[in-house]
Amino acid sequence: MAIEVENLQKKFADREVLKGVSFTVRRGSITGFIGPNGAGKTTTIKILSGLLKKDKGVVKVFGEDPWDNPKVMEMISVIFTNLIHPQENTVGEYLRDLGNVYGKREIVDYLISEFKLTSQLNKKLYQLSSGLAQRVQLVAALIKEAELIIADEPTANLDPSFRMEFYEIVKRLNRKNDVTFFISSHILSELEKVITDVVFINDGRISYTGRMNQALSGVGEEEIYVMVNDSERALKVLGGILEGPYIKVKGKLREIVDKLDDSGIEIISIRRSSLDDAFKKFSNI
Ligand SMILES: Nc1ncnc2c1ncn2[C@@H]1O[C@H](COP(=O)(O)OP(=O)(O)OP(=O)(O)O)[C@@H](O)[C@H]1O
Repeated sequence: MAIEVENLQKKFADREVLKGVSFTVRRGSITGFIGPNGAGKTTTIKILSGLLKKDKGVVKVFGEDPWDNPKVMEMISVIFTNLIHPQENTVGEYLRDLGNVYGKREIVDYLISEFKLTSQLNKKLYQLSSGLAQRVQLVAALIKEAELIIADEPTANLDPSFRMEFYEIVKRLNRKNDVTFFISSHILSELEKVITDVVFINDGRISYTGRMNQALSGVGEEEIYVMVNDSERALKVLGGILEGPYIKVKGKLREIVDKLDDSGIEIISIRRSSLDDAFKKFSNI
């Protein structure tokens, strides 16, 4: 396992924020960490990153507690929404220094151009907009070639094209280099395209943990989104409502496909209930 957490507890003053959190993250997985605002995601991630001390419980990252064994952090990169320590270094100095430390100079130049940072190299880190700072952190994490990347809302400040780029890189690193990811994000529509596993946290407790498919199949009567060659007729056959190019309808996938087939309506694309529905279920919304 890349991460093992057992009965993790944390209080701030008298406020219990983590109330006995238990979950694991498989090596080689891309695990989404999902929950409403204030559920305890950032607190958990800070403890996993050795930045915050737990009160009680067991926390293991590659078998070691990151608070007691900071050396384990050499195998890990952590990405937060904002740079934690604004620095006087320029973007170029910072990234090239990292490249030298990790012996990865070629990758540095490739990533700088991939993330379109070439024109930003002379800016100081503290001068960066939050979107740019996030891109620099991503590149820094990728230079380190960590075995595990823990990311707290890594795409929150990125525009859609860089968000897509980020998730493409996540998929590539996961498949080719076997990098494990533990990613919290509120942009579920993007997360659901890449994650293999999911951990839902709600009010300091884990409400679901398991494979992505199982999380989606447990949402009760499914919401199906179907795009067809004749929406008007399909609406008459299926009921449901039009949402953009899709018809959204509740029911069983097999029955919906059969009904459309019987009426000679061609299916262009069909998808099942999204992570949003699972989020609502596991957050008691
Ligand atoms: N240093 C702190 N001192 C006191 N309370 C804190 C501290 N850090 C976090 N909290 C509280 O702990 C709770 C959990 O916060 P946390 O940031 O872990 O949630 P989150 O799930 O990451 O939320 P979000 O999705 O909004 O980022 C919140 O109510 C927050 O106000």
